Amino acid sequence: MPIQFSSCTFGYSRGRIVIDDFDCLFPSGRTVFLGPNGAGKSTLLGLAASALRPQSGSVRFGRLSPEGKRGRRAYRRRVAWMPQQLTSVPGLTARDQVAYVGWLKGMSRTDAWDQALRALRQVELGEHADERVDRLSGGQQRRVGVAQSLVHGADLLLLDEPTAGMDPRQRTVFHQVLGGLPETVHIVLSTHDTADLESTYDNVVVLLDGQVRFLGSVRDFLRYADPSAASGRQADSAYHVLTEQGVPWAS
Ligand SMILES: Nc1ncnc2c1ncn2[C@@H]1O[C@H](COP(=O)(O)OP(=O)(O)OP(=O)(O)O)[C@@H](O)[C@H]1O
Repeated sequence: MPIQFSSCTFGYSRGRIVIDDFDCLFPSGRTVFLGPNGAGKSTLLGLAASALRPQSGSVRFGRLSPEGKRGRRAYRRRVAWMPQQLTSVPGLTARDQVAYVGWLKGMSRTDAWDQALRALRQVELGEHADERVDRLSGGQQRRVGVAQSLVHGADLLLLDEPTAGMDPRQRTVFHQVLGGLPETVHIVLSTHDTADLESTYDNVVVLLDGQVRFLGSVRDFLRYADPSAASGRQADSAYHVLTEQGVPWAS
């Protein structure tokens, strides 16, 4: 069930196009989405989530298209999106907020309430379930965001820098949560953190100036690393070679 962008064009304001005639088939499985600040990763994730609408072209997830009211509702039930900027509803507890997202995604109130606690426990926030989100730390709020994307059993998780601000233990927990999801759940996760690439992801997409600079398996990505790169630094090195040295990508 890959994501397909077809001739997508998008700009936040008239006259300034960020994504121009973009064609790309994001692979199935677990994909890490890399690229420098401003490359367009959040914009593409927002388009894939149907939170943004292309000015022309289309986005599909498998057979699903977010066109029309019914199409969008069905699409959003299958697709979870964790944006970079999380908004919390003032006064809501973590459990209220996660359950609310579940309900918006079509779950019954009871299901949403039960599954909210399960999702919060997955990210080790069970003990904070009844605390107000706006009183949690920044890293804990990111984990509430992760719980929101896990609550309704989506087939596709679009996660925009989910580990930003998490402490090392919580990053490990987060990777374990991803690792524990069924293989039928597809993930596209944008990050600037290239640690754990091999153990966590199947594929890498590198974006540069709104264009795909690399798309392929983690193993093929690591082939771009400088042979002299220290062990554990290969992913950093491959990223550097692809984004800064202009080495051509043989797709
Ligand atoms: N809400 C917005 N209004 C206007 N321009 C925006 C908005 N959001 C992003 N942009 C512009 O769109 C371009 C792509 O930004 P985007 O956030 O998609 O990049 P990114 O790759 O996710 O960057 P980062 O790694 O910093 O999160 C940038 O030039 C940015 O200034």
